[in-house]
Formats: sequence, C-alpha cells, structure tokens
Amino acid sequence: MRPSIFRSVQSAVARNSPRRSYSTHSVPERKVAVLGAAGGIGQPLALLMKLNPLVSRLALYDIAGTPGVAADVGHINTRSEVSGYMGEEQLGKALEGSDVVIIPAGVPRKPGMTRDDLFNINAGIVKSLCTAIAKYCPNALVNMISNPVNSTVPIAAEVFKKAGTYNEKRLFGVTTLDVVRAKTFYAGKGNVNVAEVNVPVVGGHAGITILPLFSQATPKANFSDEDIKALTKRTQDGGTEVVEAKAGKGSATLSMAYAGAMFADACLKGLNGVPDVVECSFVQSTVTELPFFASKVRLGKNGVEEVLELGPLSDYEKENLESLKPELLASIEKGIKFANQS
Ligand SMILES: NC(=O)c1ccc[n+]([C@@H]2O[C@H](COP(=O)([O-])OP(=O)(O)OC[C@H]3O[C@@H](n4cnc5c(N)ncnc54)[C@H](O)[C@@H]3O)[C@@H](O)[C@H]2O)c1
Ligand SMILES: O=C(O)C[C@H](O)C(=O)O
Repeated sequence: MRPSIFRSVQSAVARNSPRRSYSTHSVPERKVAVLGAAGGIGQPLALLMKLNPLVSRLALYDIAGTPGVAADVGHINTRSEVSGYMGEEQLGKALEGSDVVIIPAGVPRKPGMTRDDLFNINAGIVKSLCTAIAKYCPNALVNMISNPVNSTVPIAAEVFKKAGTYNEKRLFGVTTLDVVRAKTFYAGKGNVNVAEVNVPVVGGHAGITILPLFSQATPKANFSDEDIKALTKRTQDGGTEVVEAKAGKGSATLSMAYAGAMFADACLKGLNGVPDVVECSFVQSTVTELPFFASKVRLGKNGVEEVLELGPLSDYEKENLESLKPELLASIEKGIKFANQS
C-alpha cells in the first residue's frame, strides 16, 4: 500500500521515447477505460492514467466533453494511445478490449447531502454502464468510484449476474481515498513520515461504515483513546470536509483521482503478475456476515486473489464494526433491490 504510482509516473515522465522503450520491454498491452472521463474526477484521473507506463490504450468516455479531454491528454508524450468517446452509441467502442474499467460517472454531493442522496440518479447511470460492460468487456476488472459505493457495487454485481458474466474476483468498490486520508491524518497527528504510514480501512464507504483500523497502523505512534476517536471521526467525515469546503461546487476530485489512479495501478500490477499487491477495497466477502465488505485484498492475474481477514481489532474498533453493519447491509440490500426491480 505504498504510493508506488509516483515511481511509475516519474519513470514515465523521465522517458522521452516511450513507444520505443516499451517495444523492447515485456510490459503487456493493457487497455484502461474511464467512464465519466470529462468530470471533476475523470479529467485528472485521465491525466494520471496517461502518466502510467502500464497503460498502452486509454479510452475516455463521457456523455459530453470527451473529445476535448482526449485531445488534450493525448498530447502528453507517454506510452498510451488516447481515444475519446462521446455518447451512448460510442460506449461499446470505448469498452471493447478493456482490461480495467474505472467508473467515476455520476453526480457528486452538495453540502447537507449524504452519499445515499445520490442513489436515485447514480444507480441508473451505473446500471446502464454495467450493462454495457457485461456486453463489451465482460472480463474487465471494474473499479467503481460512483457513489453511493455501498450500493453501486451490489448494483453492478446484480447486473453482471443477470447477464451471466459475474465474477466476484473482478468487481471492486474503490475505497482507496479512505486509506489515503487515514494515512495523511495519522501521519499529521503522529508527526511521522507519511510515506511510511500504512492504515487498513475496512467496512464500506459512507460515514460510520468507514472503519479505519488505527490499532493496526504502522509505524506505531503513541495516541490516546481520544486521539484515535478524533482520527477515526475525521477519516469518516473526510468526504464531507471536502464537500463543505467546496461549498456547493462538488466533492473530492483531485485526491480521488490520485486514489483512483493508485488503485487502478495496483489492479494493473496484479494483472501483470507482480506479487504481493495488497490494497483495501469493497468486494464480495465472507470476512463478516455481510455479502460485500471492504478489507485488504490481494490482487493478482484474475483480479482478487485473496480477501484478507480483518486481523486483531481493538475494543473500540470491535464496537464500531458492530455498529456499522446494519447501515452497510441496508445500503447493500437497497442496491440489490434496485437492480432486480427496474
Ligand atoms: N469512491 C470515492 O471515494 C469517491 C470519491 C469522490 C467522488 N466520488 C463519486 O464520484 C462520482 C463523480 O464525481 P465527480 O466529482 O467527478 O462528478 P462530476 O459531476 O464532476 O463528473 C461526473 C461525470 O459523469 C458524467 N456522466 C454522467 N452520466 C454519465 C453516463 N451515463 N455515462 C458516462 N458519464 C456520465 C458527467 O457528464 C460528468 O462528466 C460521484 O458520484 C461522487 O460522489 C466517489
Ligand atoms: O464525500 C463524497 O461525497 C465523495 C467521496 O465519497 C469522498 O469520500 O470524498
């Protein structure tokens, strides 16, 4: 869970003849599609994926604005070929042959809203995009960013089940931003080097369902129970902190693009056979009694290689784990119901 994307980005930028360098190396061809690529997350995410030397083709899809984003990003002298696709009739072409599909399509929160308030609009968007994924690239790893993640991931699973393409190893809710925040806040409060910090974050991706496991954080810092409570609350409210600071202009976009690019990079490394790639993600799970749950996941050539157990929890974390379950289960069930009734 180290920010290896920086190393990837630095080495990509350092190369002036990327195509020549890659034609002589055994880096596999990998196509990545970004759905919602003209949005607040989509644009910086497109930039970061263009800087990733593991990507050979980058497909940027949105309902509007992608020709401009693709022309702009496409001028960067890194490995991947960039194509822009706009409107539903071009969605199939955007998806065909994709190894990884990243979905930041949909509306963001405004102050006073919960992520669940986005359900009515985003559930339909995710459902139609996943229907197309099942048709055009059923074997792709799907990285779901669109909120509410606690419901959109179960929606995607149901859509894929109906299409007969569901493989639980290939569907991921992107919770990396919770880990990114937990690391930043922990390092800031503990005055330790942020680059060395690791904090697993489990559960889901909304309010109290976000459960950072600071008892397992490394390197160890000497925090009081009150400090841990404050760090936990700040991590859980990180999204709201940004929504309020943006005052009606949306939610986290830049930190999310960073987190989304990190997670996609981990998926690509796993696909390419890099060993010991472990990230937290909201996946189908038996780690608790809930059908989906975020925890550490080992990534490999088929997507999820192993969903890791939670490990030892403090009493405070045990309590929080029990408290989050009803809300998380309700969000999961809401997604499943939506996918099966509409
Ligand atoms: N998982 C996370 O940690 C996390 C973090 C931040 C934001 N988000 C979520 O990501 C989503 C996007 O946020 P944003 O700030 O980029 O919003 P945005 O409004 O800036 O961008 C969304 C983009 O989606 C596009 N879009 C809408 N319908 C589409 C469709 N049917 N097909 C393809 N594209 C479509 C829009 O045209 C727009 O360009 C929101 O739901 C937000 O809550 C999740
Ligand atoms: O808070 C939001 O609505 C966006 C996102 O889920 C986040 O955590 O920043």
